[in-house]
Amino acid sequence: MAVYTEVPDEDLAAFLAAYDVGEAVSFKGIAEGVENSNYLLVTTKGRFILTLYEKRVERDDLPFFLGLLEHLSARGLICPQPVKARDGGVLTELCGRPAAMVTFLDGVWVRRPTAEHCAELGHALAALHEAGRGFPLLRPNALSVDGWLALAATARGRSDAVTPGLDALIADELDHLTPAFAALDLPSGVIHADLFPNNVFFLGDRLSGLIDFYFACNDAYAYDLAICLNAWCFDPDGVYDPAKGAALLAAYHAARPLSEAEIAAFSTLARGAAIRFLLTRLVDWLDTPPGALVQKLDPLEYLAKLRFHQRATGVADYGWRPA
Ligand SMILES: Nc1ncnc2c1ncn2[C@@H]1O[C@H](COP(=O)(O)OP(=O)(O)O)[C@@H](O)[C@H]1O
Ligand SMILES: N[C@@H](CCOP(=O)(O)O)C(=O)O
Repeated sequence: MAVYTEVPDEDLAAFLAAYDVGEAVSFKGIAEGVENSNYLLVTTKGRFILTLYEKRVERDDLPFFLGLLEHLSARGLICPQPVKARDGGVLTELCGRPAAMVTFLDGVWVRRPTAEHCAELGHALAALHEAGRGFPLLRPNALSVDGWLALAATARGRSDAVTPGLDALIADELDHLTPAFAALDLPSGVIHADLFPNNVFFLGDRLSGLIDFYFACNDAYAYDLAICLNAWCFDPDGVYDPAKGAALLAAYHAARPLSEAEIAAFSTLARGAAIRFLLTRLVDWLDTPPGALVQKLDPLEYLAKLRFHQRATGVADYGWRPA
């Protein structure tokens, strides 16, 4: 459960007084997510998500995240919208943390995505990339190569306790990826950068909305697609499912055609996407205190994905042949 900061009743009342959202009817911590403290707030006027920003979210990045939600909503993407306080602001402070309220989206996330869900995702990801065009703020990806190197330094000397040889494997992979990523010159813009199944809502079989834009940044569009492939197209036992991968890639390509350079770089991007989540999970695994009220995610899931991509030679290995 990710509720790092408890909100006392009197703080909630003072917070709500600044908004025109009615009286609180219920207020409950949400037992999902790992990054921030999230509460479901039901008022006499509607349902909202109240988020207190914690560990990896920098206060200075919040105008990017919240402004992006407004930009995307205005262009027809279904995502939460920041709720304005009476003074017009969307960002405030609560219990010593930066905090904001966004609209509640209906839908549920799918625990076992099928190829059809992956196709829906491919369309939605391309739509997100198109809708992000023209967003005036910039946020470089803090979890690209320099961020990976910093995380690896934090874990160095400790990761072999998770599995023998992990320290050396990470060092070798970063030696490979650092020049490979520096050489990339791919179409870029606003990416979500964490579009895992828990951040994509469905109503029935239809995708109904996207949430959790708190890793969004400017980076290569195809890198975002590689993050999705890692998160959606491996079975729970860690085996890659080419039908899901092909459905995702084909649906994305139909909506935003991938260039030859993006296709050629795909396995490199997928390796980068794998080491990124391997490293954040590894550092969380090593540094989360015992008893913390948060579910620790398995770094070794991403080690297996990385090994799969290290063997790939082209998109055909992902089950897809562009027409
Ligand atoms: N706008 C929203 N509408 C409905 N539910 C939401 C919304 N935002 C978050 N949630 C719920 O809160 C959970 C955690 O949110 P998330 O943004 O993924 O947290 P974190 O960034 O801490 O990982 C989601 O899985 C979902 O159940
Ligand atoms: N998707 C990341 C963890 C971040 O989780 P979220 O709840 O913010 O989506 C991972 O799986 O490592």
